[in-house]
Amino acid sequence: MNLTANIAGFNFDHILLNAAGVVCQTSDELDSVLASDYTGAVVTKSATPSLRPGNVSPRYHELTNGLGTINSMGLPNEGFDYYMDYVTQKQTDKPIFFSVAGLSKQENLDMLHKIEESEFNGLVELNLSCPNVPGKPQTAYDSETTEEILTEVFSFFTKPLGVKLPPYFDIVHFDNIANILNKFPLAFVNAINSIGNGLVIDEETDTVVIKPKGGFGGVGGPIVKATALANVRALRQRLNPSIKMVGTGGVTSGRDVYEHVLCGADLVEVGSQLAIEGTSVFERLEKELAAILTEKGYNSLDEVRGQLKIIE
Ligand SMILES: O=C1NC(=O)NC(C(=O)O)N1
Repeated sequence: MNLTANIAGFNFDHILLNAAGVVCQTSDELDSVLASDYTGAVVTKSATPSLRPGNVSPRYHELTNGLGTINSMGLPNEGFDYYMDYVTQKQTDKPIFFSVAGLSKQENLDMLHKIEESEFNGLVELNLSCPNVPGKPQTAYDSETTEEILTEVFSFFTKPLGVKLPPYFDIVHFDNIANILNKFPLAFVNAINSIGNGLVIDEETDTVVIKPKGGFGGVGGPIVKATALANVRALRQRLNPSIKMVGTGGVTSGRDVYEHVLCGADLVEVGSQLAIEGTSVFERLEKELAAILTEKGYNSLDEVRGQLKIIE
């Protein structure tokens, strides 16, 4: 059975990997994702130029009803050089995604110049969608800024690069962002990041469950699946076929993976469920996915990808 994918000439023997931010801040965590027999790659925690402690705690919470998570981590990471060392020294035959999230256009350009001039030979994920840095917007909600950044990036950057997008909720917004992204030789687009600035209340104490930003944080998990699938589907329908799709959001079962592929995903990332279940989640998800393909008489994900049916 063919459960593989290809982006920018990189072969992925499995389509599952972590979502940036989950089990990927330290080299041990990154190693644990790579070590799984059921991951095709790993993505680093989004790097900022310098080490960052992130927001005050409590900053992460799993909803007691199992419907998802809320976080306001605030881009805690070991700093750009730590991840540059990891990705350039790591011996692995699995592709590595190097995620970067500068707090300004210049920070992003500086990090990307360093990657361009480095020995790194993986893929880069430019995170334009972190909702949790107080005072900072989710960049990809600003069309002009997004186009400006990508224009400057592609004036010098030649390695495979994709963008991590926030969820959009309006058909015209899907049209707008796709029109912008289609102007650039992107290797992939990753949809979605968490749904920004949700609010979860503790029913015992009538208090928010996370401290930063008065309790506002990015929402993930099952509760965001419908939005995640819509964004993967809408972008797949609009983006040039040369731009591959990474589907993220709401994956807790093989069926969820299957639905992301139906909507057009080439790779599928696991965030909240990986945080909750640990790296054994990848084996469970791939086996559940394989069982669905067998049940439906498919032998390859190529027969499924993008084949979502509509009601005529
Ligand atoms: O892009 C991000 N998305 C999130 O949901 N959280 C993290 C963070 O806060 O670091 N970053």
